[in-house]
Amino acid sequence: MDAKASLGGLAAGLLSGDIEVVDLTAPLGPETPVIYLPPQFGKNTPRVKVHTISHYDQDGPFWAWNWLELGEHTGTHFDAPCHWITGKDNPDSTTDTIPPGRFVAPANVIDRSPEVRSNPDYLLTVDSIRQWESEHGAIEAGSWVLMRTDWYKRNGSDAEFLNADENGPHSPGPTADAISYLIDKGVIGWGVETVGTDAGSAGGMDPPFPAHNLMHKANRYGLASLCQLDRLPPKGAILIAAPLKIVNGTGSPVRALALTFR
Ligand SMILES: O=C(O)C(=O)c1ccccc1S
Ligand SMILES: [Mn+2]
Repeated sequence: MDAKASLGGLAAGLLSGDIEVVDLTAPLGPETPVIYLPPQFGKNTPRVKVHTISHYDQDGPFWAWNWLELGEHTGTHFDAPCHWITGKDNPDSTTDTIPPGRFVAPANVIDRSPEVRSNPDYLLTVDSIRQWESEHGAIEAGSWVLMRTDWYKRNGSDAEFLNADENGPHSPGPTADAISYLIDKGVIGWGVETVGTDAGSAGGMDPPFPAHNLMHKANRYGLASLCQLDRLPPKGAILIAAPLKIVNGTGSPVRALALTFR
């Protein structure tokens, strides 16, 4: 089918409702959980603050508007390659220079929610990805790989979402080898439902934080705090995730959406 016919089919499917638009985005506001790094690692990102300019009042009789204090890496957000030191010298590595064609792509959804339910420190391995491919088909170059964990159901509570104790955060993610495998497959990026693209134990991996270190070194992207991956098929959905065009931006909150079939 040529591109014009494909777009016509997409338009028809959207109008008929046969193609569903799924919101993969968490609510963004002062209650949004943000990552907490141990003080020895460095500074932390502030929480969202909303400041009223006017609300149909003496400061603006007919209009309402606010200004925000908002970290780039807050809520459902996009990680650009320059976010990590290993990616900083890549071409087109900032939110304002990444080619727009990278923001719309097929999505592979690997469901490990049963494993995560019984082990919050679950790590996705190369063998597990290969097993998934044997069931659902090969991961194509130019596609996203999203790890379904149902972790988004925790994001009404900081404590539950960050899930940290005296030993640090306990949340799922990929092994370094799994990220290397996906890079070699040519993926656009790696997306998760947890607060960051790495597992809670990633600080002790080799290299530390491999989903950041290796994926951004390879000039690929990350998506964190995604929601409702449980509404997507293993293959067949199209992900739309465009960061704000922040000049020299290292990332940005996004309204992540998926086009899928009923
Ligand atoms: O990119 C993020 O939001 C994230 O997860 C992160 C940010 C800064 C430092 C470490 C991490 S692990
Ligand atoms: Mn981030």
